[in-house]
Amino acid sequence: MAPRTFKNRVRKQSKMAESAMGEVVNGFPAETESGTPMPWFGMDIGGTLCKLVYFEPKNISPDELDSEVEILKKIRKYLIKNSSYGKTGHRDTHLQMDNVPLRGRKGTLHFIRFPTSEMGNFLILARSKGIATLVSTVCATGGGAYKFENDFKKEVNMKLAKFDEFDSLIKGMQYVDAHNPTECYYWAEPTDEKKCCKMNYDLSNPYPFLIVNIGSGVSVLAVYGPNNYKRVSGTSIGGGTFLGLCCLLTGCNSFEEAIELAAGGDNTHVDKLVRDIYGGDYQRFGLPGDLVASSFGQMNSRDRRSKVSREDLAKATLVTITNNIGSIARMCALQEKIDRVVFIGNFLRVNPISMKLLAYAMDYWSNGTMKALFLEHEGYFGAVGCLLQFNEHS
Ligand SMILES: Nc1ncnc2c1ncn2[C@@H]1O[C@H](COP(=O)(O)OP(=O)(O)OP(=O)(O)O)[C@@H](O)[C@H]1O
Ligand SMILES: CC(C)(CO)[C@@H](O)C(=O)NCCC(=O)O
Repeated sequence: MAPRTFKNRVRKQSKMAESAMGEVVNGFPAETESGTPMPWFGMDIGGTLCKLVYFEPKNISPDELDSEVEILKKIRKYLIKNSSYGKTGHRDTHLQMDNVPLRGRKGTLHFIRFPTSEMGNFLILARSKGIATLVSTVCATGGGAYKFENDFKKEVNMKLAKFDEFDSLIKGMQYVDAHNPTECYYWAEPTDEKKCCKMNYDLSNPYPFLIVNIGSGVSVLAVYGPNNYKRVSGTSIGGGTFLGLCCLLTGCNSFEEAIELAAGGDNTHVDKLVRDIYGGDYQRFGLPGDLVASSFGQMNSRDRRSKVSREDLAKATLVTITNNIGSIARMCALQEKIDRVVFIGNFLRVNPISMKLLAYAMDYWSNGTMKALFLEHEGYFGAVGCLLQFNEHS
């Protein structure tokens, strides 16, 4: 007989919980070889941010409550009661999705993020909550699912069920869009500050479309059907580049600060425009005078450098990175003969400047033939998608 240790008791409880509730009835995934599954978590561990999606089942019956492992109960309470965790963990309460179905249950999806650089502290916190005693498995995607696999095993006795980041991204997008009628939108009149507004877009018949995922780096995927896509391109000049350069140039210390600075700046003090070169438009090739001809092109002048503000530098950095991504997106869309481009990734978080720029650039340079689309849960699709795939994997 197994010794009566705490670990064995928890194991036994979780076994009892499973057999009492049954896989089909409650939708908990089957127990894996490694022990208890952490049933409702999906984690996307990226180069900058770790995204954690938690599904809270509705109407937990008294029997289920009784048989739920004490530690899981505590974790659930901790996550739901708080909207910030330590100094750097945040729950995006405005993105919460209520009454959505998952594996035969209805419940609430919660969206949590923290910097990947805090992974060590996250593991210490998870350990302090008793996770290591569960011998559990969690669904994970993103590069960190590979990079941190051994740390999860060593620090919290947790096995990672790994899923590909782009499979997860696409599955997550399809699921979230299907369950949130206002998920997809575009920017109408993106250059007119007064008239500009978000408009709902029906993405129920999406194929083919292009995904431009702007994370630390940028990946471009062409999606032809629910299980048919390819990664057509990518660039290392992405969200990480914006934040890195902005910190270097302005001394700012966070993404939020960088965006706030950019919102108060003027990139034309930093960039060289077509009119700085031509004195007006370059009519023959349709280049308007206010188009950026050379990003940061004024900064070779000592005099100009002495006059620019941190805000101007932040704005110029944002515009440079965004326009470059827009240009790559347009070329990919042209090459793949696709006219709808969905921009996602946390670079677009609290960042209407970039969204409007992308909306305008896609429309202008394609003569109105291409459309830039955006999704409310911009950075969370990988985490949702890997949570959805758990059954298939186990
Ligand atoms: N609070 C934040 N802290 C840091 N970066 C943020 C924050 N909010 C938005 N960002 C932006 O989002 C980017 C990261 O986006 P995202 O989480 O989609 O990518 P990732 O998964 O970390 O990267 P990759 O997919 O390349 O591994 C950052 O580079 C930054 O530009
Ligand atoms: C490495 C990944 C896929 C990690 O998500 C992403 O950061 C990326 O697509 N970077 C750009 C790599 C490239 O130059 O294609």
